[in-house]
Amino acid sequence: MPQQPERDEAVIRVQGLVNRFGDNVVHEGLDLTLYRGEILGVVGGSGTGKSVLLRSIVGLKRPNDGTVEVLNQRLNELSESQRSQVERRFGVLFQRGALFSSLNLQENVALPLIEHAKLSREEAEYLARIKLSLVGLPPHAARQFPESLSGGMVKRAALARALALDPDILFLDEPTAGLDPIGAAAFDQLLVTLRDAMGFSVFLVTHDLDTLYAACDRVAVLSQKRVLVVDTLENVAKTDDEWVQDYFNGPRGRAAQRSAGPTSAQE
Ligand SMILES: Nc1ncnc2c1ncn2[C@@H]1O[C@H](COP(=O)(O)OP(=O)(O)OP(=O)(O)O)[C@@H](O)[C@H]1O
Repeated sequence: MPQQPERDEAVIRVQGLVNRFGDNVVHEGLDLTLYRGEILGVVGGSGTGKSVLLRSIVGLKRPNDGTVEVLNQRLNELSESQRSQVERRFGVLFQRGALFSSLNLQENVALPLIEHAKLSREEAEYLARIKLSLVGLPPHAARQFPESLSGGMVKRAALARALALDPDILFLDEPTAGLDPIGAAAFDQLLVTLRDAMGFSVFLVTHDLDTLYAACDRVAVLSQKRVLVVDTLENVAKTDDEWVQDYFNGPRGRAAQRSAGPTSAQE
């Protein structure tokens, strides 16, 4: 199981967040904090607003009300150039955030380095090869194109691209969706290893119970337009709520607890 990080410094602080699409109120006074160095899993039923929350934090959706403070700055109070300075410190891996199919892996990973860090192509591709090896891809993968790779290798390459600019905060939306259980478990392990080595913080939207057990320090449950509970997995699983009980203590939840071993919640 992952280590508990220090809880002294907030890297994201969401307060009183309101998001609406017409009459559809998705968030109404949502509060959530991500601390430096932690991996926070965000779960909830379908349509509870996990992706909208992620998009509000990274600046892709302007909230209707409330504040989003990232790395001590309120994003909606910044000028365009100040915002892009903050956004450079994010790494984002969307569920369908495919790589560019016309570029090989090293070109894909080099792209943010050329665009944002103003490196030459040669320097950027050199650093890209280092990032690709960091996520466990063999050297020859650098010149391969996404279509020739397995789903697990593509996810690793997308992670390498998200890590290209050495982000402070990594945002992941369903990173293990579509992977087989072995590939998903390897991805979870890789995430923890890289977090331990590089010290970034992770905001991770997932449905994958195994990921929660293997990688997350805390879990936030979205329900009724808010964060219903945010705590360690062990405490969240004890929450008196129908969805939480079905999810964590139903058959799939129990299987995930068993495969996580004796240090997991409920043991
Ligand atoms: N661009 C949009 N325009 C209108 N409604 C939207 C938009 N994006 C999201 N919504 C609505 O906001 C609500 C929350 O969507 P969101 O995708 O955040 O849910 P989720 O918790 O991530 O769901 P899932 O687990 O199914 O991916 C849904 O009712 C959705 O229809």
